[in-house]
Amino acid sequence: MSTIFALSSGTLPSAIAIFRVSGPQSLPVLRQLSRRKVWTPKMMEYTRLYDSQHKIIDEAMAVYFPGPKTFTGEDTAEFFLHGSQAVATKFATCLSEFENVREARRGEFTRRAFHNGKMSLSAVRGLDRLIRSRTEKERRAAFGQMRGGVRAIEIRKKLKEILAKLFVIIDFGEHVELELKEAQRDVSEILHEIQRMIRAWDGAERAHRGLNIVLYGRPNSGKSSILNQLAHDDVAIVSPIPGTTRDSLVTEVQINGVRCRLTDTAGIRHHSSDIIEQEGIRRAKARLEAADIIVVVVDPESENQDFKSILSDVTEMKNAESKVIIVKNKTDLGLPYPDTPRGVQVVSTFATSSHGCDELRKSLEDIVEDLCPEANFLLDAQLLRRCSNELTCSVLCQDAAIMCSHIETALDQIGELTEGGIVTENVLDDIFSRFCIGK
Ligand SMILES: Nc1nc2c(ncn2[C@@H]2O[C@H](COP(=O)(O)OP(=O)(O)OP(=O)(O)O)[C@@H](O)[C@H]2O)c(=O)[nH]1
Repeated sequence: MSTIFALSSGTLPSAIAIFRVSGPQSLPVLRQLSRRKVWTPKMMEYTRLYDSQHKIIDEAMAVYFPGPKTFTGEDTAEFFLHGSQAVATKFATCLSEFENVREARRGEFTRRAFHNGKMSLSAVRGLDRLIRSRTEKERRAAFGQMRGGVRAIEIRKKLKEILAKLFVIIDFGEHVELELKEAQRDVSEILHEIQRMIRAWDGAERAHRGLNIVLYGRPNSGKSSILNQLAHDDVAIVSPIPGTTRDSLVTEVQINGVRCRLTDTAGIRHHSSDIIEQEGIRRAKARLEAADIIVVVVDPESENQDFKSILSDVTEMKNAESKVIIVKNKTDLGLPYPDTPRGVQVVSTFATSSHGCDELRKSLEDIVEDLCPEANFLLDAQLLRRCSNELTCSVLCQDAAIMCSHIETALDQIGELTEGGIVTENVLDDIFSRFCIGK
């Protein structure tokens, strides 16, 4: 097994450059470079580092961690050098000169941790997420995923207990019907938890990709003014000339720690003869398909008929899970609005003065929370869905033996979540290639 090394800290120059070395050569490398025989495990110590010509490379701090209680499970050494490009290049060259020591590939440290049973696949995926997290929500979701593996182990244990009880019922059951009901109740509890986890996973996926919020409405209703209020910036041009926004304009805001792409679309007129305007309208409609939240802006000057056809665009184009809010803008004019449909959330604003915009922001926060709920435990929804189907079948069936067989299949799925199951090298390549070098 070769020993690997990498610069594990960020871009240079920086205050400190951290090199991580993992593998059987870690201690010999540390001894040779420092010209020191004795290294107390886990003790960070000051040392000079020398190249093979006995010339000094740098003054540094270094530490040795003996395996298997390390991140990779192998002997590991870490070097904290001055963070200049020249120092890092020289040090990397010196490390490469050792026999059986080479530069690590992307994610290779984590890959070794996985192969040495230090991390479950779910934890690896969580770590991948954590490294790439940009918002608070993404960071928390990543930890949820790392913890998810642990929760799966607990669920597995519970299911095994139920299975054991069922075997007893099959062999020695006296009040079979009653005992079966009890087992079904226990399975239902687990099933509910799994279904909550599936929703949480879907939400975390949404949070990870970011949400699309689309402002939609007739020209001059105040879409650009509302976008500017939500973005706290003059992103879009606001003017009294209808049709000012001719193409979709996207800006990014964070709502509840979720990155949201806020899109201002061209004002919708259903009888436009202007080719550019028609194209703008076509693009605006297309935006509805990918929207997670659609904010329909209506003002008192909107005709009832126009408003109805805007709402029917939304119903026709939106996907089943997207949410809709109607914003009655220009409340300052004190004029009546077209009728709004029942059951849809309505917020009133006076967008040129920011009046009502806090309320709109609060409504958006609630929707974002609903679409991306906070989750303590996250696990891959695909396997959870299969597991949930099996458990649903087991709850519905009246025969203890058939119930057992569904629970056993569910246990297999949970096993894949906890132990990684049959994971091909291709799958691993795909996961670890997303990691940075040095992780
Ligand atoms: N009185 C009043 N005027 C508003 C309000 N919101 C926006 N306006 C004005 O309405 C006009 C149109 O506003 P925009 O925000 O450009 O409207 P839009 O829907 O983006 O317009 P298009 O680009 O044509 O689609 C501008 O003159 C704004 O100053 C409001 O709440 N009250």
